[in-house]
Amino acid sequence: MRTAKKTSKKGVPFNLLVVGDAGLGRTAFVNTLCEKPLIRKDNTNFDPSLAASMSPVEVVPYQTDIVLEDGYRISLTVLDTPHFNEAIDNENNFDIILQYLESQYDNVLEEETRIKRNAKFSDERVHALIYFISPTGHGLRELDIELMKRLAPRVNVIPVIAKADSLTAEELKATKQMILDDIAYYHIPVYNFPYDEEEDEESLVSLSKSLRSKMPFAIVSSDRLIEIGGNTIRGRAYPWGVVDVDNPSHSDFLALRSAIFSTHLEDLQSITNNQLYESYRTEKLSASHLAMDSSYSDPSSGGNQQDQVLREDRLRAIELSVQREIEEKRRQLLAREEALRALEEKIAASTAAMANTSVSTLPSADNSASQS
Ligand SMILES: Nc1nc2c(ncn2[C@@H]2O[C@H](COP(=O)(O)OP(=O)(O)OP(=O)(O)O)[C@@H](O)[C@H]2O)c(=O)[nH]1
Repeated sequence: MRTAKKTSKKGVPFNLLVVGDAGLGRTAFVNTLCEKPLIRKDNTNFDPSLAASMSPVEVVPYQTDIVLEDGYRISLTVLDTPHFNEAIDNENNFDIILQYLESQYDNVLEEETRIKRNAKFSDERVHALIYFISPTGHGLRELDIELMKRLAPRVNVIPVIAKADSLTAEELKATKQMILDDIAYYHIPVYNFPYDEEEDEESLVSLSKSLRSKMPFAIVSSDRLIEIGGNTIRGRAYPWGVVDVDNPSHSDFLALRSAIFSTHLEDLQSITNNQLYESYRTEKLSASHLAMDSSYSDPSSGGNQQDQVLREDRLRAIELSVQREIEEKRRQLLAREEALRALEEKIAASTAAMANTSVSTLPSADNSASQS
């Protein structure tokens, strides 16, 4: 749950990746989420006959500031992924997105190993991925399973059902269940609003439970304003009625917005920095140790000399960073010991002072005898 009430003028950085097939409503969702036309369409229509020659997925950043009702400011970067699943072969698409996520981790890792830190370094690790699932009325496609399984170890994946207004209430309920069953069956570690019944505040536990019960979120997006009954709403008008984006009984949009921008923003950041990044870092460091070991034991198999030099440089940098961490911990420990010692001395001094005071104010036996 968010704890910081005040934020700097720059806002809390939050990086959000949106992935889904062309036409599933990523653009509409982002613009509805940000309440402004952050992504503008170029009106190029997808032509299936060109699929084999289509360019692969791109990761395109859009920057904006979001100010919530309580004044909380978020410096938001939305990473859109046009051309996802447009080409026939998607293997490349998975790799491009994965490489993007990992290269942000690499940048942080590199920064951590620098002797002199770069004050202007910008941490661009991605805090959440909104994955758009087609409203087909079925469970997950092979592509959905593959993508989420491959990316979930690197980013908090939040699956959503796109264009949920195209399903009836019963179809939506059944679709949600089928998707949840698939997620469980294929062991896809999606972000599930984690909570600890014993440790966490009751309000957080019940909010997390309620968000979990809505998964995968049914999304309806629209940046159109519609007048109904004297009220202006953001919605989609149909011959049979109007779907109100912000009405919780029409869509889960509002619950999702409040979770990612407010109640679970810090949790998403903390999981990214402390769990996902840390496990990437550990994997990367042990891989480079292994590479070093094998190239030492068999010099003929370890590539050319230049690679060897690079590996050695990297290992030296890693060792330096580990040493720095140990040194920092040692310094903190010493400081704590010093503070403890000072406290003990202070307590001893005041105990002694108290003892002196009580001795000097106690009437002596002689005095009391002479007074009586
Ligand atoms: N019914 C319905 N239509 C939607 C919704 N969101 C977007 N659309 C419509 O779907 C079409 C495609 O929406 P976009 O937001 O452009 O989709 P996109 O995923 O960005 O598509 P590309 O940029 O082509 O990859 C537009 O006509 C939108 O108005 C929704 O929640 N429900």
